[in-house]
Amino acid sequence: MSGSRIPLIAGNWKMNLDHLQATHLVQKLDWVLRDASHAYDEVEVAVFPPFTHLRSVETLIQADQLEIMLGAQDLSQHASGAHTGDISGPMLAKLGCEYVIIGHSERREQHQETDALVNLKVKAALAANLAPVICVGESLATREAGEHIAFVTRQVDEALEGIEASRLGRAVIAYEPVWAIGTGAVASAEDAQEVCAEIRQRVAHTHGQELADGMRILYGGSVKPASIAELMDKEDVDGALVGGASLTAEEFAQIIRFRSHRPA
Ligand SMILES: O=C(CO)COP(=O)(O)O
Repeated sequence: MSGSRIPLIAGNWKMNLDHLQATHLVQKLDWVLRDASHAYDEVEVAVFPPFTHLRSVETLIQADQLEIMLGAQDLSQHASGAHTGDISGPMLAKLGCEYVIIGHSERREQHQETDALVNLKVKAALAANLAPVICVGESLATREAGEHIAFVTRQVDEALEGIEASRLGRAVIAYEPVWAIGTGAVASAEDAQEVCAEIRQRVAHTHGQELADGMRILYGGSVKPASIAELMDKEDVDGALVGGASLTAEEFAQIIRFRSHRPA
């Protein structure tokens, strides 16, 4: 984490909770954070509920003036039309979403999403004024072959292909090694730093140093309260994309409050 970038702690709820549980979780998260006098301008908080809960969570955020940002877990590459079952960027923007996750490894694996599709979705997000949270990350086999840097930087290149730096000011990249997601096997802080630094260098090379210096690069994969402080100590890790641990208010709040529980 560098002083010039505001850390982002983002909770990807994946396909969990019903809409009542979702509103309850957001309320509870706000209570816990308020109790701890959390400064939202020092650490930004975002939640990514399933599509069906976005409206309920957004109403709660509006009504209670919560400083929690809202995002969706995916979007269509199209703005509208005959695409049964899909959800467009303009629909998400209208619901108050600021962010949208693109290219999560679960979508790449379970829905055969390619780098070319990820690129189209990034363009669709930007066209709808949503900040893309672009996920990249290698499999265990790729890491064991020592090819993780080449693999991840190629994913970044393809996601950002043909997009001007001036449009990417709010874009976020999340480094989520596939072998660390949902496995309990969090990457070491050194491994996370290595790849996040390489991603930043790559963005500097393709889109300029200014964009790269301001861009937030998150780590994701089995982040827990016990691992967050060490990760956040690293220069190029600007936050976390949290799955399982974002489903309980107390645990997620502890991750958000990483500054208060640094190991001695
Ligand atoms: O995929 C993730 C966030 O997008 C990480 O999930 P876990 O934190 O459950 O490993």
